[in-house]
Amino acid sequence: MDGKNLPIIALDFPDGEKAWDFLSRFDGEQLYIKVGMELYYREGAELLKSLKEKGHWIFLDLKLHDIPNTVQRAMKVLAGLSVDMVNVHAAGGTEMMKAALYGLEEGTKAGKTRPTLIAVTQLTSTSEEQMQREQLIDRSIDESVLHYALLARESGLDGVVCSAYEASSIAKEAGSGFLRVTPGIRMSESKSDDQKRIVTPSDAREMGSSLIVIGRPVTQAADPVFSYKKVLTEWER
Ligand SMILES: O=C(O)c1cc(=O)[nH]c(=O)n1[C@@H]1O[C@H](COP(=O)(O)O)[C@@H](O)[C@H]1O
Repeated sequence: MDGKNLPIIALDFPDGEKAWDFLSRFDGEQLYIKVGMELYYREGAELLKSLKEKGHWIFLDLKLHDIPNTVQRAMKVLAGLSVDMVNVHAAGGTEMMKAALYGLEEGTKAGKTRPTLIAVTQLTSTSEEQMQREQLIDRSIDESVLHYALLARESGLDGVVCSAYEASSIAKEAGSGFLRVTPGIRMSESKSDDQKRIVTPSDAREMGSSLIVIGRPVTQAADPVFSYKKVLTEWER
């Protein structure tokens, strides 16, 4: 399997020591890793550099959401961190998403590949009822996610973060090359935690997700390597 199609492990740990302790169990295997706010705010760019030196692929998940100028300038900086994928919130709007892409292109050095840029639509921890009540969106969650996906597509982004429930309609409307990155992955026996729209790895594949992101069912497992291999086998099958 191409490294860029591997299940993405959300490395949600409070510090580098715990993150490296987890990774040491994988015996030099190259992984696709998501570094989120918790770990990045603690360890910064040095950690990303070390992960790259070990040959891992990196999704830097900072979910930028600010005025276009700020996002553009921040993306220009992130482009210099040698990561493979970054993200923004689609709720920031098309002007912000275009600015993000522009900043990322500006910051990508000649001869280097621009990191993939995706937009979060509705968080997988959001239910339809909560979205309607708190965001005052009087539509189904599928419609809201698809709408954000089409805005992201129009802004030139490479894909979106969505649950598997919306993946096939996005592929149909935005094209199969437009990425559908799906967190909220659970094995049938694991608890859902704070996630609302969850599926198993094989369901995600059958429902049209292009990539999956999984955290706690692997990172908190008694045997993380065994749990990861189970996810990998289900995803690849
Ligand atoms: O952008 C993300 O990665 C993300 C978007 C989303 O809608 N839902 C979501 O869970 N995530 C991230 O995916 C990971 C899921 O972790 P687990 O719920 O532990 O599997 C977390 O690091 C979240 O920050």
